[in-house]
Formats: sequence, C-alpha cells, structure tokens
Amino acid sequence: MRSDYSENKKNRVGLRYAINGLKYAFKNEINIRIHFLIALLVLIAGFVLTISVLEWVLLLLMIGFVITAELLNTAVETMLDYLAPQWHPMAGSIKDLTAGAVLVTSIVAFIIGLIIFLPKIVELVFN
Ligand SMILES: Nc1ncnc2c1ncn2[C@@H]1O[C@H](COP(=O)(O)OP(=O)(O)OP(=O)(O)O)[C@@H](O)[C@H]1O
Repeated sequence: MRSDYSENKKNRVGLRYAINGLKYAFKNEINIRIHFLIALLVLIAGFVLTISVLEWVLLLLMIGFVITAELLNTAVETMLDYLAPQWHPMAGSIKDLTAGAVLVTSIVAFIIGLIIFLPKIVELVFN
C-alpha cells in the first residue's frame, strides 16, 4: 500500500522544490540577498574589466561556494530553530560552526577577487 507521501514523492518535480528552497532563503535571510548582490556586482566587474577564462572559472566557483555555504548555514539554522528552539550552548556552537564555514568561504572569495581585480583596477586608474 502506497502512502500519500510516497505518491506525492513519485509525482514531484525536484527542481521546483529546490527553487522553493532558494525563494525561502532569499525571503528570510538577508545574508543570501547580500551574497547575490555581491555576486551580481562581481559578474558585472568581470565583464567590464574583461577577465580571462580561468579567472571566470575561479570567480564562478567562489560565487557557488559562498552561496552554497550560506544556503547550508540557513538550512542548519532553520532546522535547529524548528527542532531545538530552546537556548542551548550546543545549538549555539552548531550555528557558529556553519556561520564559520560561510566566513571562511567569503574570506577566500574576497582574496581571490582582490587577486583578479586589483591589478586590473590599478592599471585602469594609473594608465
Ligand atoms: N538556540 C540557541 N542556543 C544557543 N545559542 C544560540 C541559539 N540560537 C542562536 N544562538 C547564537 O546566536 C547566533 C545567531 O543565531 P541566529 O539564529 O540569530 O542566526 P543569524 O543571526 O540568522 O545568523 P546568520 O547571520 O549566520 O544568518 C548563533 O551563531 C549562536 O551563537
């Protein structure tokens, strides 16, 4: 006998649920909106400053890493708020750990951005 859940699972379109997840994060998490805005600005800078194919690959990888880390951070925060809403040092540490993952990827992305864009900006300004 099939349950309602398995029937629903059989008929579902996975992509739609993934997009719902993105919409949820976008609506509820300001950091995700900030990351998307920075990604957009970086992409525009990439076009304006005509970066190389390798530089595009690095930029896109880092944008993907940062946004994925932020989505996972949001998922962990949402899960803890639902399953363990009470204040507990362990819950705090778990949230701090995933926030740390976002910080590490963001710092690496920032450094890579500097390595790619700084020489081009310096050249543009001083030539
Ligand atoms: N249930 C809890 N128990 C203990 N500490 C908590 C708890 N919830 C949050 N904290 C502490 O507060 C911090 C912020 O948690 P919150 O859920 O408000 O995330 P946030 O401000 O949305 O974080 P982010 O900026 O990463 O999205 C956590 O990193 C943690 O240190």
